[in-house]
Amino acid sequence: MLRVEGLTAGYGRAQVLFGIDLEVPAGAVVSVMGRNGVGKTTLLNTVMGVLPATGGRVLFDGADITRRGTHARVRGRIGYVPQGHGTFPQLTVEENLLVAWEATGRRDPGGVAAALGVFPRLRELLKRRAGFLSGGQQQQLAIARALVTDPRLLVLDEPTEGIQPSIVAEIEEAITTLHQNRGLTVLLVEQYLDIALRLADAFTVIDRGSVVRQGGRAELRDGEIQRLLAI
Ligand SMILES: Nc1ncnc2c1ncn2[C@@H]1O[C@H](COP(=O)(O)OP(=O)(O)OP(=O)(O)O)[C@@H](O)[C@H]1O
Repeated sequence: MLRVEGLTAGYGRAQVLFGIDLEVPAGAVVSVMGRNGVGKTTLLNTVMGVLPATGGRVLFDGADITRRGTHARVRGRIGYVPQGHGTFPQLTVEENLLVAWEATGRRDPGGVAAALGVFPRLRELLKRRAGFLSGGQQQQLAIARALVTDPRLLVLDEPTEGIQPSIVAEIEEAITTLHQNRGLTVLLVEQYLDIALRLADAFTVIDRGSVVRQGGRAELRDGEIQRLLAI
């Protein structure tokens, strides 16, 4: 479904990605892993067009989307949950969802209800400002916002970062449900091996902007991978 070929990107003269190749097959959960600062967020931002690629290609269902803007990618049904969730703190939960829905340009309001179906607890919080939610609730809202756009591919940057363990379990469960029951394809950055082991079918380990290992879930148990992820 998503194919990344020889992708390069960076900030000004500082190159961060040095030719990343990555494949996310339809229906799979693929985890991008690696130590802090190796370029995981830069990769997702380039996949989403938040950051321009300086070389290489991003293909979605075979179409070259490398030069498309982020909105076009979202309308093309790639949902994005950026690191630190990216919700609007001054807006209520409901407004956050409606803003995302309006951006899709669709008229049917079904997307909001469907997103709330995945995180029913958000229903009680619809009138609360997002800035007053707990970290876990904000992350749930961020994922719900992406779901409003009815994505086929969901791109998640460290959805469990800095969240208390009980909520981590809820977020993991939601990702599993979306994948298993709704057939959503997922590309996620996940730094923790135990979470990736539970969620991912396949993984890519990045080190200093290059892919150093790729494989299936079983290979994640390899000591070499654990060494690559150790700080
Ligand atoms: N806006 C920016 N301007 C300049 N350099 C940046 C910017 N954002 C990130 N970098 C640099 O790019 C490199 C990769 O950062 P990136 O955030 O992609 O890594 P990461 O693997 O996602 O790390 P983390 O797990 O800490 O989020 C780092 O050296 C970082 O300092």
